[in-house]
Amino acid sequence: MQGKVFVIGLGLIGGSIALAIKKEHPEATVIGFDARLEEMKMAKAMMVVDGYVENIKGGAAGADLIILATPVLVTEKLVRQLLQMELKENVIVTDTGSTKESIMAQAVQFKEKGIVFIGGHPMAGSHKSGVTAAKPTLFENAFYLLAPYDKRSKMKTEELERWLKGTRANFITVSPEEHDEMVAIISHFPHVVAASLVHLVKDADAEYPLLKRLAAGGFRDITRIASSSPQMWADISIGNRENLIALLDRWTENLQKVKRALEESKYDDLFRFYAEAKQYRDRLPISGSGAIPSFYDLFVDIPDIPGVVSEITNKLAEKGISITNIRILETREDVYGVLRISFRSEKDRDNALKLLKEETPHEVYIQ
Ligand SMILES: NC(=O)C1=CN([C@@H]2O[C@H](COP(=O)(O)OP(=O)(O)OC[C@H]3O[C@@H](n4cnc5c(N)ncnc54)[C@H](O)[C@@H]3O)[C@@H](O)[C@H]2O)C=CC1
Ligand SMILES: O=C(O)C(=O)Cc1ccc(O)cc1
Repeated sequence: MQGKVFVIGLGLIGGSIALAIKKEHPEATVIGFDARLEEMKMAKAMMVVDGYVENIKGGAAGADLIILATPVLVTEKLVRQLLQMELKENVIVTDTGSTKESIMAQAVQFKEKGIVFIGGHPMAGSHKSGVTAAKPTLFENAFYLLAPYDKRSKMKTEELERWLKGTRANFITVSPEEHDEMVAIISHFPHVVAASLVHLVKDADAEYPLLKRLAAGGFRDITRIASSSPQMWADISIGNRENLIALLDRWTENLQKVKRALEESKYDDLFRFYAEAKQYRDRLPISGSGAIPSFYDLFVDIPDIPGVVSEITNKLAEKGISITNIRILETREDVYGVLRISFRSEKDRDNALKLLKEETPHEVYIQ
């Protein structure tokens, strides 16, 4: 598709969408703006955008597609600014915010100006921020929720999907209300819980110096999302605060039941609590298309011998098995460390497991 695309907010999400658009539509011009000059320079140097502008007005003028990829409270503010600007008649304005109701409440004013706004939320990401973490494949197979607000914006949804085709995401239309209720449950509230679990450990840190080292494995897995951007999550929490407050009440009730079962030593109640959760969790789809992408991790106990890590990565490279992340977790006294290797798919992880078991002397396992 030809035309001018203007991306505001050149971080992880704005950068990844810009890359996906450039890949699919090389004939389009992608211009960026970010509040941070370094981010714009980096985006240009990484060829995430063709160029950048010094203010929003300059980029918005003449744009065929405007994408707001800033923290949600900033997005609300920028929508108000865009409402004051002269935009092309046929422009599509969209956003990538993790909340939709409060943004759409502002954006609905575009209707009076005859401008189409389609709320958007690519349901994949990372705890990493910034353009250096951007990649065109970030949204592959993920859901991309779209919230058009009227008949005209519904009609333009197809055009927006064509612009975003390079994301290889699965587009689904939802209302802003159902959007915010659903993502509160599966994404926003888990972030509150993850951060609060980390606070529990942090508060006990001084008393138990060993705690940090023991807090590996499962604890690291379920608190991974607590390493996300504080500004992004404070914005989301305010943006979706009513749903979060309601969930906090339900969660508290839930925990009260656990507390009663513990106080009364009700083994069967506790068993049921875990069994029902396991049964539901085991039936969740395992593809990487949920809000929180699946990670296919493999663990290798590695001794303190130079070259072990490269021995392992070379073996994987020889067989063409690509890895998405690698990290040494120092968790146990009896081994130098545990190598955690992440793969894009279950198949890659299983092939790597077989290969490393057959061709290295190390203990290789899936947790
Ligand atoms: N990180 C994730 O996993 C996901 C994030 N989102 C949403 O996408 C949006 C962007 O998130 P990320 O890219 O992860 O954040 P990020 O922190 O990587 O990027 C945000 C960018 O916005 C810029 N910015 C802040 N205020 C600005 C302003 N007034 N004008 C212009 N630029 C400004 C920042 O400098 C930064 O470069 C947020 O609304 C977030 O809720 C949606 C899906 C996944
Ligand atoms: O990486 C994770 O686990 C995430 O939580 C990613 C994420 C963050 C925000 C969204 O609105 C959607 C997905």
